[in-house]
Amino acid sequence: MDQNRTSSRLHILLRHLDGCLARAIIAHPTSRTGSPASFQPQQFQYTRENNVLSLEQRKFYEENGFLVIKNLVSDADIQRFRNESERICREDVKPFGLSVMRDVTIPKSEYVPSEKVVSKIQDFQEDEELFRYCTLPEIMKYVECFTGPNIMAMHTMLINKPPDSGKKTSHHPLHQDLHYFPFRPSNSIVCAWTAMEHTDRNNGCLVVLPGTHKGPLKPHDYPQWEGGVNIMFHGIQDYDKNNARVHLVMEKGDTIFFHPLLIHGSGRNKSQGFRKTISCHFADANCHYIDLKGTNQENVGKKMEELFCKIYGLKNASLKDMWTFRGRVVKGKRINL
Ligand SMILES: CCCCCCCCCC(=O)SCCNC(=O)CCNC(=O)[C@H](O)C(C)(C)COP(=O)(O)OP(=O)(O)OC[C@H]1O[C@@H](n2cnc3c(N)ncnc32)[C@H](O)[C@@H]1OP(=O)(O)O
Ligand SMILES: Nc1ncnc2c1ncn2[C@@H]1O[C@H](COP(=O)(O)OP(=O)(O)OP(=O)(O)O)[C@@H](O)[C@H]1O
Ligand SMILES: O=C(O)CCC(=O)C(=O)O
Ligand SMILES: [Fe+2]
Ligand SMILES: [Mg+2]
Repeated sequence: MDQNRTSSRLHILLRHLDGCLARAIIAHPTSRTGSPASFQPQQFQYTRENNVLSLEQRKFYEENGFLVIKNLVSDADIQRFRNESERICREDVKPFGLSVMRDVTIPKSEYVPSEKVVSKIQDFQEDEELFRYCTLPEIMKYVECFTGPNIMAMHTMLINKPPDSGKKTSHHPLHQDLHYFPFRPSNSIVCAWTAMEHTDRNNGCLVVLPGTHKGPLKPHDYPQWEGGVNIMFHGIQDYDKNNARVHLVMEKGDTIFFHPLLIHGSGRNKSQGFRKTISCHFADANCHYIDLKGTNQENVGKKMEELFCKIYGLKNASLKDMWTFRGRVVKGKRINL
């Protein structure tokens, strides 16, 4: 790992936590790039003009809130992510800031570092090998259609969805990722999620409710599941049961880009393998932090703040500190986030 960068990021974190840094962030309205409205008669609000998406692809995302690009990431790159994730699971390396989650059904007493007990690697922004994913030109090219040219990688995850133990805890309840994010506007945020192997209903593929990105951020809470629920796996209680549920069958390297309001989740992993996915949430660096007080995100914000303080042994870190620490610029310049 780059020692200079790590120490300078630690410095940034400490500066923030010290309260020395000015906390006022001015909310800039998102600037739309591209050609004048007369050139593009269609009204697009979820995508930007940059000659990457075809008209058909743009219309699809506007209408559905997601877009799948087949075979976008190479086998060679995926192999590298796989190798590095195995090193992390074995604790051969412990990248700064990274956390590892085990499934709620695995007691701590049975925890021995291995790929078999890790359900998720989170916040790999300081692991140069995994973070390469967020800087791949083929990923960034598409991301820019949603964020514009100043791009921040805000949240990174490598999901290692374990075979279900029989308690159904491998379900990921239906949710909107925006629930976890204290920044806006939502249309300037996008998730890239790449299948690291074939995924279908048998190993718990991604499930989406098309078009739900047009609705509001719904209240989330822990689902009432008998077998237990993983920490922070909040779900939406009152989604429209009539909304089509689409199971996305994907091959290794296929990548979905989706809107943070799109309702999605994943089913049980009924296979014997660990279903692997690498993902990142990107945002326009012009996005601004919002105050969660009085919103339906107030509780989750507090919980995340507490978790962050616990993990780093801090007393007064704010949610903004946490996201400032996580975020890393991948293109253009760092602005508000
Ligand atoms: C966050 C932004 C997300 C935005 C995008 C959408 C995300 C979608 C939903 C998510 O995945 S949210 C992210 C979930 N990740 C986290 O919340 C933070 C990363 N996780 C961690 O850092 C660790 O897994 C954690 C701090 C939760 C526990 O690590 P430890 O090494 O401290 O585990 P340990 O075995 O010592 O257990 C400490 C406590 O955590 C509990 N625990 C551990 N793993 C758990 C689990 N999987 N589910 C529920 N509880 C769990 C464990 O039972 C125990 O409870 P008690 O303190 O009451 O004894
Ligand atoms: N009855 C339900 N109530 C709420 N959410 C559900 C329900 N059934 C499934 N889901 C959610 O829908 C998504 C996809 O699950 P789905 O049931 O379609 O997958 P599955 O592969 O059929 O799994 P299983 O066979 O375990 O039901 C997940 O996010 C899951 O949590
Ligand atoms: O890959 C999955 O199972 C979905 C994970 C997900 O939606 C999330 O972590 O936010
Ligand atoms: Fe999600
Ligand atoms: Mg089902």
